[in-house]
Amino acid sequence: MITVNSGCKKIKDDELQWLLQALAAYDVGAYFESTQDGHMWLAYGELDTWIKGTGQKNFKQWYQALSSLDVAHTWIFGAQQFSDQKPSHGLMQGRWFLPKLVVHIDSNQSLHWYQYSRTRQTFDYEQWLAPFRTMTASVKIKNSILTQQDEQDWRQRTTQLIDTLKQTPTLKKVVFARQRHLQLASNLSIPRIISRLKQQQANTYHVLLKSDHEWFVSATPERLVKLVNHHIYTAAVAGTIQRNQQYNRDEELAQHLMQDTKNRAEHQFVVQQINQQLKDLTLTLNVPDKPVILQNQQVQHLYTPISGIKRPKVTIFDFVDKLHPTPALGGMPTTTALAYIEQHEKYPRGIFAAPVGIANLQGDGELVVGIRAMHFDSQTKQAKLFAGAGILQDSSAEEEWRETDLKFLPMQQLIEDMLND
Ligand SMILES: C=C(O[C@@H]1C=C(C(=O)O)C=C[C@H]1O)C(=O)O
Repeated sequence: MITVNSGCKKIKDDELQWLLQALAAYDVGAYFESTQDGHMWLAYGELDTWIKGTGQKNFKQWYQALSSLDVAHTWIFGAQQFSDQKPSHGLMQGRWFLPKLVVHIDSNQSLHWYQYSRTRQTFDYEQWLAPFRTMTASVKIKNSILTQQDEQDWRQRTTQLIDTLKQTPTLKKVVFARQRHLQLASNLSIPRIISRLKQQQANTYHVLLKSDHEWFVSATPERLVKLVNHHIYTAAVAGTIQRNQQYNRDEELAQHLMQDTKNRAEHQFVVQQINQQLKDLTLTLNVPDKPVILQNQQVQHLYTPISGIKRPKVTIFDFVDKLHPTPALGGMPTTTALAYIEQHEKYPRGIFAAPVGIANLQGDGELVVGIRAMHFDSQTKQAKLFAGAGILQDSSAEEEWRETDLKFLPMQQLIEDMLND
């Protein structure tokens, strides 16, 4: 049995800041913001948790057991691992949790809170928030990046991959990733991360998952799937070029990307596969035949929004099973590309490039792809940044190195700007 207390109010001026301070105080929590529809979700504590490989039921069984309770207004938060081929640890292993408290701020700035418990408890939202209102922002400590480490041999491994693609006509595309490790002198702050993301990345999702000393942060532009009232929304995001606002060259670069055969081919793989895989789960599907440009702070992508009506009884996780990993994150064909990634990427991906987000117990929700992301360990003060690029046989290792450099920027800039806060 799960009981729910709930309430609704107008958000006060500084209330989001207090709510973020509260998030920093909890061992387990989450923040999920979709800037497109103006919704923010905050999750605190865990009433129930699913972690892979802990001898529990599999995820679907866990979700079904919760869903059978049929409690309205109940959301789970979390992420699944990119693939189960490589062992990851801690948060990077993936976890889903039913929080003790959820706060939802909608686009009208109305705040809805939902408190869950297994025993009937009374709950006073204002009383809960009070201690976090008086908390002063953490004392300023001059922070700095002590060391930065990149995978210097990545270009060489990418050249090898390009050779393999040339020699293996059946292998069409592999999304190849690398990491950058930054050692910081002192800690980051969760309220500042979210404030900065809002300032710097106006056009992306803002996601933070917290499990003890581990945080996963993402400013992803990429929706994997959103399900609401029988409608399904997904998108192909693949094909990348830089921006150049300084000299007003964004438009010219976007045109170049639109006309580039390599990028258009890479994009079309993704559209085709999504289209094919959604057939069984949908009644209607609308797939535009040409991409448009999606502009983020640092890069522009080819973007095809795809939408439709789902079949009855299909949940968001059925869509995840079909869609993940799309060729935008894995490659084509998927199994061979995944095996290549497993063998040739230096580190396991964990939840990088994997589904992360929020779902309710009726099967609706929104999951995004955890890219433009970092893992931060507040004990060791190490940040691991992730970036990958789709490699085809006519790719250039040098260009893909530069593309992945650009894809590090959202997290790199977030950190660098926070050092001066
Ligand atoms: C893998 C990443 O990005 C993916 C790869 C892209 C590409 O190769 O053009 C574009 C968007 C994402 O689907 C990343 O940002 O790390």
